[in-house]
Amino acid sequence: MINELVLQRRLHAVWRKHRKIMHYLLHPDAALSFRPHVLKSTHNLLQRFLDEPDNVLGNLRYMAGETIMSVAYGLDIKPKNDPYIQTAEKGVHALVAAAVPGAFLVDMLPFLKYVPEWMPGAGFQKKAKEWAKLTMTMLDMPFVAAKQQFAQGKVTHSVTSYCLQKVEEGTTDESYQEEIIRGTAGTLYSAGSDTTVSAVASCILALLEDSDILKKAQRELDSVVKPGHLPDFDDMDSLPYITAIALETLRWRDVVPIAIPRYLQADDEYKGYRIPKGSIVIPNAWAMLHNETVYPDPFTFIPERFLTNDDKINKSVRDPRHACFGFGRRICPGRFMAFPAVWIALASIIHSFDIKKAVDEDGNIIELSHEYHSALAIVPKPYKCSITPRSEQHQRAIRSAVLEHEFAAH
Ligand code: HEM
Repeated sequence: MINELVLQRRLHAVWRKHRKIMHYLLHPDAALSFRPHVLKSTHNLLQRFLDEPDNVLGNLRYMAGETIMSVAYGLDIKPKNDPYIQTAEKGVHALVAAAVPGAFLVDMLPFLKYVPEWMPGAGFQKKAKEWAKLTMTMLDMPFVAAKQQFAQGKVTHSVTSYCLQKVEEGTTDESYQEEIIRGTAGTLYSAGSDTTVSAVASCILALLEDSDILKKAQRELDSVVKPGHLPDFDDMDSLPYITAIALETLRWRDVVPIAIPRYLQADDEYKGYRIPKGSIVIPNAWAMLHNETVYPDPFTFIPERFLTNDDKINKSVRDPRHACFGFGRRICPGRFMAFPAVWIALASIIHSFDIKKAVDEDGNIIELSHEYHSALAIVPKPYKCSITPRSEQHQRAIRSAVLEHEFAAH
C-alpha cells in the first residue's frame, strides 16, 4: 500500500511537470508560434490527396504525425514510410489498446496480474511486455534524433528544442530534466495524433452525406480566398461557415466521448448526491454534446446551428469546446493548437477538392458504414470516397505551396 502511494505521488509529480511545460508552450499566444508547422503539414496533406486520393485515413494520419513530430521534436519527416512516424504509430496503437477501459479482464479482476504468463488467458502479460517495448522505442527514437540535431546547432522551434535550450542555459527549474522533456514530447504525440485524425475524418464523412454543406462551404471559401491561393489562418474571421463546420464536427462525433476517469481525493457533492472520497468519476462529454435541449436534433450534422441569421458565429449557442477538450486540471493542453489545426485542414480540403461518395465497378454508389474504432479517442474505420481537385488551378496552388515550404527549409 505504501509503495503504491509513493508511486502515485511520484507519477503525479511527473505529470505536473509535463503539464507545466505543455502549458507554457501551448497556451493561446505560444500556440501561434506552431502555426507554420501546422500549415506545412496541411499543404503536404493536400498534395498526398492529389497523389493518393484513396488513402483517406492514411493521409490524415501522416498529416497529424508530421505536425506533432515537428511541434514536439522539430523533426522533418520523409514523404513516405517515415521511420519516426512508423515507430510512433506502433507505440500509440499499443497505448490505445491498453487504455480501452475493460479491454482486459485484469482491469476488472486485479488479482489476475499475479497469474503466471504461461497460464491460459494470461496473454495480457505478454502483450504488456511487447507494448512497453514499443512505447519505450516511441519515446526514445525521435528524442535522441532531436537531441543530435540540437547538438549540431540545427535548431527548429519545437517543444524539445525549447526545453534543451533551457537546460543549456543552466535553468534550475526541475521541470527541465531529460526524462521529463522526453516524456512531455512523447505524450504530445500519443494524445495529439489520433484526435486530430478523428475530427477531420468525421467531418469528411459528414460532407459525404450532405453535399449541400460542401457546396455552401466552397462558395464561402471562393468569396474570400484569392484564386490560385490556399486558405490561411488569417482568413478565419472571414470564414464563419468553415468555423461552424469545425465546431459541429467536434460536437457531432465528439473525439473523446468519455474523458479520462477521475479518482476523488475528497468527499464531494453534486446536486444533492454525495460522492464519497475514492470514487471514480467519468465525465460524459458525449451526453453533454448530444443534449437536445442545448443542441436540437443532436445526431444530425447542422453547422448552421452555430450561426446567427446574418451568418456570424452565434455566441449564444454553447461552444462545444466547453466539453470536447475535457475538464479541469486534465483539460487538453493542446487545445489552442488543435482547433486551428482542424480548422485549417478542413478549410484547405474543402477549398481544394470535390468530395463525393465512391462508386463501384457497376456504377453503384458505395454507402458509408460510419463505423468507428472504439478507444479513448474514437476514429472512423477506413472508408472509401472520391476526392478530386476542383480545377487545374487548385492543383497548381497545392503543388506550389508545397514547393515553397521545401525552398524555405533549405
Ligand atoms: C481535435 C483534437 C483534440 C481533441 C478533441 C482533444 C481532446 C482531448 C481530451 C478530451 C483530453 C482529456 C481531457 C480530460 O480528461 O479532461 C485530452 C488530453 C490531452 N490532449 Fe488533447 N485533444 C486534441 C488534440 C490534441 C493535440 C493536437 C495535442 C498536442 C499538441 C493534445 C494534447 C493532449 C494531452 C497531452 C492530453 C493529456 C492531458 C493530461 O493527461 O493531463 N491534444 N485531449
